[in-house]
Amino acid sequence: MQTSRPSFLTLPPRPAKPRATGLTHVLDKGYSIGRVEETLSAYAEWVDVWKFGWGTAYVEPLLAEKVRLLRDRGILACTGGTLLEIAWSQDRVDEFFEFATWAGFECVEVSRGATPMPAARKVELIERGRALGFEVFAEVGSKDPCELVSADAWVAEVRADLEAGASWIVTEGRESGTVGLYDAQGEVREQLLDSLAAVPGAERIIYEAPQRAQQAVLLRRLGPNVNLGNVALDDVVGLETLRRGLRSDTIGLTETGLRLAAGRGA
Ligand SMILES: C=C(OP(=O)(O)O)C(=O)O
Ligand SMILES: O=S([O-])[O-]
Repeated sequence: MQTSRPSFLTLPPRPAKPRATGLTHVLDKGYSIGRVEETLSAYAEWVDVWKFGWGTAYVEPLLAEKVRLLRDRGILACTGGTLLEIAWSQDRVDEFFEFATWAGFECVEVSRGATPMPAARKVELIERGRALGFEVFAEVGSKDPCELVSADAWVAEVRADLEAGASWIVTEGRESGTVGLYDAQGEVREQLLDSLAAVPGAERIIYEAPQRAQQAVLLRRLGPNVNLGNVALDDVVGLETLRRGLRSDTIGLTETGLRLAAGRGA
């Protein structure tokens, strides 16, 4: 006789998909469709958004198939912000949106961290994406490690992007976790995090956090259902255990977080 799987621990609750909180956003750096299919057949429940990093969508041979696979698994497929920035810099924005429609993307990322795009152009691109029926992920912060945007400027841009119709804000961290919300050592810019977490609409923020220590800091500070982005495919299960307090970095995590010793939990 089959019995149901025993569960015997008291752990922080995790909402089921489709979630409005506790999103896990994966950064695709060029995973083959076979690998994606195999991984998602087991772990799709823990992945909400899938970003084709920077310009990888442009060169992916099986793009439309991969996007369809993600849709079938209940995962939102999103373009990388850099791709639209390059299209904008070459005056090919219409062509970008035609490409995104052709591939079946439901979401586009709009950013200005890789090119000198003025904030007003970014707002126009957010409105444009919305008008075309895309869900817009607006990224805030620069990819340039020398450009330390002030907390006030970040907050102003978050507000403007939400007003323009962005569904989600993505805070810059890149694949490396050494820019944007982080210093060159990967440590969280604490004052910036405090300012962001206090913005009206902060529940719409997805914090790019590619390093485990960064994920742990954000979970301890903001709770198990903070939205985390730029997660590597290999880290999806590990992140789920961090969210539930099943790894030493977050043992004892409650719904409102945990203020452990300030260490990075590395
Ligand atoms: C994640 C990156 O870029 P994008 O936000 O454009 O995907 C990156 O360059 O590390
Ligand atoms: O592309 S990066 O940030 O390593």
